[in-house]
Amino acid sequence: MKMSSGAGRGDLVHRGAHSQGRSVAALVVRFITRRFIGEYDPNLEKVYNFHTIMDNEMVFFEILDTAAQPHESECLTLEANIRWAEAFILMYSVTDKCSFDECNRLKFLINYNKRKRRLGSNSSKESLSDVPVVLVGNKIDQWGDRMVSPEDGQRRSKEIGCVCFHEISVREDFEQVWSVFRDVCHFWKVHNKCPKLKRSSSDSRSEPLVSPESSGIRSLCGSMNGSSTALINSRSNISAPFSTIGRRWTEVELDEEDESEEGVTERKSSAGDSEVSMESSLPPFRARASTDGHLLSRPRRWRYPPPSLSSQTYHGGSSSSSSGGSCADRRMSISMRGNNASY
Ligand SMILES: Nc1nc2c(ncn2[C@@H]2O[C@H](COP(=O)(O)OP(=O)(O)OP(=O)(O)O)[C@@H](O)[C@H]2O)c(=O)[nH]1
Repeated sequence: MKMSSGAGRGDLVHRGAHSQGRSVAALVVRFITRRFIGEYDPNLEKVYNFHTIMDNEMVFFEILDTAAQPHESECLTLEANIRWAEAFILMYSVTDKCSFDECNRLKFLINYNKRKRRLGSNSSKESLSDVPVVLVGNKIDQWGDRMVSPEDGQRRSKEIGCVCFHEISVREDFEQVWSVFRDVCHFWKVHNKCPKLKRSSSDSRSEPLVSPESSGIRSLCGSMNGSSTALINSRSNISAPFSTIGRRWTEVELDEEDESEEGVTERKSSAGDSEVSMESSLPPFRARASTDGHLLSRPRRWRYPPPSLSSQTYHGGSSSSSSGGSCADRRMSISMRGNNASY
């Protein structure tokens, strides 16, 4: 998801890992139309453009709901989508422990790709992972099947450095869905108003201009093949003692993994992007992201190779644009005029 306002621009990415049921799509459609629609085509990628009034300000949302990707292109596409976004919603199902654990890996990927951009733009380490990431546990209406407690969700939110945590039911409660997007918008604004956390100029220069009188959010909803994990959505239940539906916890970001720059050779290309040399013998990037709350040790020289390139040199910028181009062919843009603007 991406956002923009009079104060600047921001992106929010919703990524679903291993999605089949399109809970992410249900979340986005619920937010835009107020209606809950349960089933979606898992192979259809959509871009939702939507604007509404939040906290007395017009906000524009651009939400990308990505389709399931073939395994070999999954990681590359995901990284391109992460680079596109400026804010994220990680959604899991409280009835699915695997989806909950998957959020660790996705947050790691967000950190990695966002930090890489800042290194490429000569930013300081303080701007590491400065994009807002909101953790959301969904399906709390399925109270009998809950596998992840609210306390676990809150703890995980702190551990992986999310700005806040929600438990919601997309199916049962529109207000909870709204609250998630409102917080994303809020933290995106905070991020863009804080000089220390502001995006680098190189990050925003490729973004389209937005009216200074308005604010907008772009969100990207995606999925990855595998178990049913969603950055935006997953099954949840809430048991009777936990009357915490819609409860929100806000936390400051924890320190991110201090990934050393040692061993990574970067140099500016003519387009301003960095080139990263890599060693093909090193383990793939995803293998380092565990799902148990810990990050595995990082090889000193590594960069995930584009599967289509045999060269030992990867141009980050061109890789991103090429993968984005393939995605664009499959995207369908849906424009909806704020029919819930009266909220
Ligand atoms: N009971 C309940 N079901 C929901 C809710 N939100 C979505 N669903 C349903 O959950 C199903 C999707 O299941 P999931 O396995 O979570 O979907 P997913 O594979 O994570 O989907 P992605 O978003 O693409 O990752 C769909 O049939 C939705 O209608 C909710 O809040 N409560």
